[in-house]
Amino acid sequence: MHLHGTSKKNELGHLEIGGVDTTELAKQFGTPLYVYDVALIKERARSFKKAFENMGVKAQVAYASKAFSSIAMFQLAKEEGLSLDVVSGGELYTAIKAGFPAEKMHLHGNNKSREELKMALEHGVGCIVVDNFYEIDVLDELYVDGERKIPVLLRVTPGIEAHTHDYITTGQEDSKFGFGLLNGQVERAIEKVLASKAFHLLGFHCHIGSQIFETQGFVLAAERVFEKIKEWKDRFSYVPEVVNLGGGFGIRYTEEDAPLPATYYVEKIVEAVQKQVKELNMEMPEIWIEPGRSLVGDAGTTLYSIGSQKEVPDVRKYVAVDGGMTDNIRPALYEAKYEAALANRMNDKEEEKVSIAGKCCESGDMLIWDIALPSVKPNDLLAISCTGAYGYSMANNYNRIPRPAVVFVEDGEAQLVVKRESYENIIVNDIPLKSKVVK
Ligand SMILES: Cc1ncc(COP(=O)(O)O)c(C=O)c1O
Ligand SMILES: N[C@@H](CCCC[NH3+])C(=O)O
Repeated sequence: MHLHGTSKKNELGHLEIGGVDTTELAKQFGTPLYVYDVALIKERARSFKKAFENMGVKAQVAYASKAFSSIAMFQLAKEEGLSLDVVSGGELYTAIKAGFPAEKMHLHGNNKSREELKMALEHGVGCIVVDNFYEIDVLDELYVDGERKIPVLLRVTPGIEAHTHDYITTGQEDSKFGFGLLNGQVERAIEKVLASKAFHLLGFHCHIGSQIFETQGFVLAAERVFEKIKEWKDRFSYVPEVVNLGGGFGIRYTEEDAPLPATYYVEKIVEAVQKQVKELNMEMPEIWIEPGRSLVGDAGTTLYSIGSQKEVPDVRKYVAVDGGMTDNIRPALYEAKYEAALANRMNDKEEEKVSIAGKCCESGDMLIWDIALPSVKPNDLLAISCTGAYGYSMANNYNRIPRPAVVFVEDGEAQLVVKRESYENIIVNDIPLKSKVVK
């Protein structure tokens, strides 16, 4: 297993993260347990911010909180001077409760409800990333004359779809998100927004995908958007103050992944925008980005206790852990690959190939296929690395399995930031049948 951030093997042959022995964490907080390396999150956040500073460009680095949101995470994001991309009333509520400044929040979503939009306006969020015509109408209705105009970005789909290891350009913009850049929709949206007294059109947003390793997709997206900005400058006498190029920067899950440093993505994006701006003879807009995975992904490790094993002769050996698709749905959903190690026996030689199964009643509940590990025994502690993004945030209660706890570790100290769910939590919203029905 590749050791990310402060992860290392200590003198006892145990995995240590943030100066804390993971076997101690398992004893204290139980398993499964999400462990976050706070120093690594800070390092990632600072490298994105620094990259913009080095380029002398006004920017906002907005943490895409869908990757992992909790009050503690939002406090950390605030401390690091990040902005925040929230995508639902729930994320917005959590951020407000964490004391995150609303003016640094950007509300996303392809189907924001009237209530969510109202909530965002009441709190004074920094920007609403408008996704469709319906939303323009609802915001127009919600706007109260004389109040601060609603700061908006229009989300555009530039006809670029980026996938894990490659990107393809599509003539057809087949996406549920945003206004089509090439089919006249954005122009209609700009007209509507500029004609209304409700809006302050800050600029445009696009997001081309997730877990992207190349910079060409971002450059191409910037070029596509600026080709249009050139047209709009003449047609609407409008130039954007902000261009948001989204998130999607890839991380290393396994040796198959070759991520680029944050600085590299930022440089290429800024250079592409600067080139366009020069050609258009316009002022440099603020550049906003929205990294999620690349801020928290490799900072997260999940600890599991090993339980049962099953040998299928001449086929494979299944080793089951006390979690699974309930705390990490990514292997089942995307065939995502992970690395793992025995956290309590880091010095032991790899002796067998096993497959790591979850405990759900579902054959697809597998975390890792065919991984080499030392001979595995019940109660060994398995660490799966790089589970910091879209692990806890996509966790669920399938089979009524309680969600794990989350701890932050830094400088030899561990802090519980999300409690483990209890069975009581599991039934908290259940309402028993009335006695008339059950005798
Ligand atoms: C609009 C938007 N911004 C940002 C992100 C964050 O992406 P990632 O976690 O890959 O950086 C996403 C998710 O893909 C997204 O949909
Ligand atoms: N949830 C996905 C990525 C979606 C990103 C949000 N638009 C993942 O785990 O990789």
